[in-house]
Amino acid sequence: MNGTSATASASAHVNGRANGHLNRKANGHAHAHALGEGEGEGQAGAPARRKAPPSPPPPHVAAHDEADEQSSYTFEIVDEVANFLLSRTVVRPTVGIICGTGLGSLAEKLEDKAIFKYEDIPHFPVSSVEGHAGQLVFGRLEGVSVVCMQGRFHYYEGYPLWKCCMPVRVMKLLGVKYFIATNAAGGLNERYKVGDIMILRDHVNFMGFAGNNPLRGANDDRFGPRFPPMSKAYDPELIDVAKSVVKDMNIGDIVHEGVYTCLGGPCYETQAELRLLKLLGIDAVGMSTVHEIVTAVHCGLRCFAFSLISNECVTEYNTEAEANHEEVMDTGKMRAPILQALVAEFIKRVDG
Ligand SMILES: O=P(O)(O)O[C@@H]1C[C@H](O)[C@@H](CO)O1
Ligand SMILES: Nc1nc2[nH]cnc2c(=O)[nH]1
Repeated sequence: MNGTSATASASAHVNGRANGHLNRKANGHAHAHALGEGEGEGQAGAPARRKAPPSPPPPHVAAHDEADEQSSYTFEIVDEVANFLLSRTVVRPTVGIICGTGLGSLAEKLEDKAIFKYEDIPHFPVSSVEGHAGQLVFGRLEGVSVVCMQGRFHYYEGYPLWKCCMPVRVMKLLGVKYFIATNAAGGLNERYKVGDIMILRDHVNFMGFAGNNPLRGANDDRFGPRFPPMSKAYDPELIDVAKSVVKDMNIGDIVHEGVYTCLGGPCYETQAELRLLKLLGIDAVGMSTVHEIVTAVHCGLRCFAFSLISNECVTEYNTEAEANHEEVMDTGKMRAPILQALVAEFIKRVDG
């Protein structure tokens, strides 16, 4: 399963699909989105209605969900970000990791670290959530070159999904082959206990059901195809590697394989919502990962993900238990040593 070593130029890492015609802004191709209210010509000679320009969004928040705006993260911009990073570190990562809430300490284990605060990276969004340090850490883990996001971007922070996922494309252009997403999630499956680990076998893309997908908007074939399959989103071979590590670590009693879903957040779920999710076969619910995996699969990365079950999803009304972010972070800290060992050994077996 060895990956190939990275090369120095970001654009050398693309899928190799012949293209060059997809910079919509540059070549004047029509955008495929519908006109918004008040745009374009009015009916039957009536003057076009124009809306007053919206007030500017807060600095880190883009105007929402506009497929058109997605083109502000063109291939060239993502390439620029990757080259910015590659020119400032000698590490050529083959594994990219997103650390979930409370799981950022994994990055502290890296050797020969090069750390970039998100605010210092051109075009990068910034993290606003407690438990997400907001920096990109390059280094070596078990001799494997790795890049870790200590802090991810969530939809509930105000970012559209394509913006949340832009760092995944940066990883691709950095030369990453294997993508690992980790998250904290509420456990729906009754067999799961707080502190357990769920290897993602699959996901349900609820936000995608409604068309909210990071790939919405103009497709650039240099990243991946217009209609990517998702039937093997979680690489079966990588799942097997993880299971062999779990066996050798003798932690099979706390590790499960299951189905994750992402809801928009930031509120946790009502009991009725949780009962519905359970009925649909969801084992764990969170607020991330699904769109990152969609983006990673689209650009040809081999994906693996796990959830740390940070809280129990209580579906009864007569209970004092309520989900809260402190518990989520505390569970992460409590499980940090096992998770670090699991990831380190997994990486070694995948790309060591
Ligand atoms: O970033 P992840 O998905 O690990 O974080 C989860 C979802 C929310 O950000 C937070 C809620 O406590 O934990
Ligand atoms: N949606 C959701 N996200 C979480 N992240 C950590 N716990 C939870 C939870 O119970 N629900």
